[in-house]
Amino acid sequence: MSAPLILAVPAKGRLQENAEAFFARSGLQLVKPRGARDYRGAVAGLDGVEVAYLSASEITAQLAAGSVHMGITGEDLVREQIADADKRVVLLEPLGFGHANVVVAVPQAWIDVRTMADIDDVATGFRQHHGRKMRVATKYINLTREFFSAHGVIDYRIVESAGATEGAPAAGTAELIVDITSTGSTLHANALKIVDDGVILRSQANLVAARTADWANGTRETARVILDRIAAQARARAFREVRSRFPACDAKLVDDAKAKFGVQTPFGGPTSSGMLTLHCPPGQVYALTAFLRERGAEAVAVADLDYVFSKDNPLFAKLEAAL
Ligand SMILES: Nc1ncnc2c1ncn2[C@@H]1O[C@H](COP(=O)(O)OP(=O)(O)OP(=O)(O)O)[C@@H](O)[C@H]1O
Ligand SMILES: O=P(O)(O)OC[C@H]1O[C@H](OP(=O)(O)OP(=O)(O)O)[C@H](O)[C@@H]1O
Ligand SMILES: [Mg+2]
Repeated sequence: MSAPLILAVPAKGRLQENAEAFFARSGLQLVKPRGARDYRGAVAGLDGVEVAYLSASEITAQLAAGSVHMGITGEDLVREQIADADKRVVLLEPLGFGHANVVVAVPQAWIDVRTMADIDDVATGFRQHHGRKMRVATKYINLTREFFSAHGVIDYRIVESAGATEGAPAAGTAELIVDITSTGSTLHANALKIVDDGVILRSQANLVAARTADWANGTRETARVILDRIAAQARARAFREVRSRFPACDAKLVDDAKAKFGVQTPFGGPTSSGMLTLHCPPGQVYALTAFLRERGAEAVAVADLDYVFSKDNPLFAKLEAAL
């Protein structure tokens, strides 16, 4: 009997748009057969996949429980919500969006407080003066405990915050906070500053697989197909295709280009007539074309790549190694 592979995709919030765009770029068009408010979907042209639209934190919980096979979520949520995360899930690939840092922030008015060691001093002094513990507002309870303990800070208490955490110090419900930030504008608007060594985690959206999901009945094979497309797209995005043909193009020149520009030769070469196809990191393309022309190339064509399929499937290999 074959069971569907369940793919969890953020249905709202910061990761939603980018997640859908990411699958579309990988040639995986997500469709909602019963309309926009439907929280179950499919992938066009690919049988055996059920798309579950959930919030990022629900995706994280279901990955931990093994009730979905793969999903997109923030690393911050994985590290916060899943004890012993690496035993339960595999982070297959960072996706280059949803970048945000989990940070320790204090009021800007605390001018002498710049480091976690300073926070430790404040904590001790606070307890002596006020007869109670300094309060830290956060929803990242586990990350905060680990980080504070690693810095030897013990005189504090966590005030669990469900939202608008940055407002807690001004509201008088906590002395400092731990929260996620990307542009920093919310911290700034609330007159808070990050302490110098107070970055707990640099997070971004990841493609994550559940080690404890049921990987029998064809789901593994379906994952292989999905990951093959994602890997082909990732590889395509990392390179531009550069083509030329000129008599002076030889193996020595190709070796030089590899050393100078980090190019790859997907089809080997050059041929006996000097025909060469290179895959070049985007930032090096112009320098490479100058290099080729200096050595005799009359024309150099550069094109974007949609997919580069290769014999190996590095993402699937990573998944298999963890199952
Ligand atoms: N300011 C931000 N910039 C970039 N990514 C962010 C930002 N805030 C959150 N994220 C990422 O998106 C994830 C989900 O955050 P989002 O705000 O969408 O939902 P939430 O705050 O967890 O839940 P809710 O929708 O209930 O507020 C975060 O865990 C983090 O990985
Ligand atoms: O550094 P910035 O760019 O200012 O972003 C930081 C803010 O973004 C997130 O909140 P969000 O807007 O997602 O609202 P929420 O608190 O309801 O999740 C996060 O909780 C911060 O409050
Ligand atoms: Mg949010």
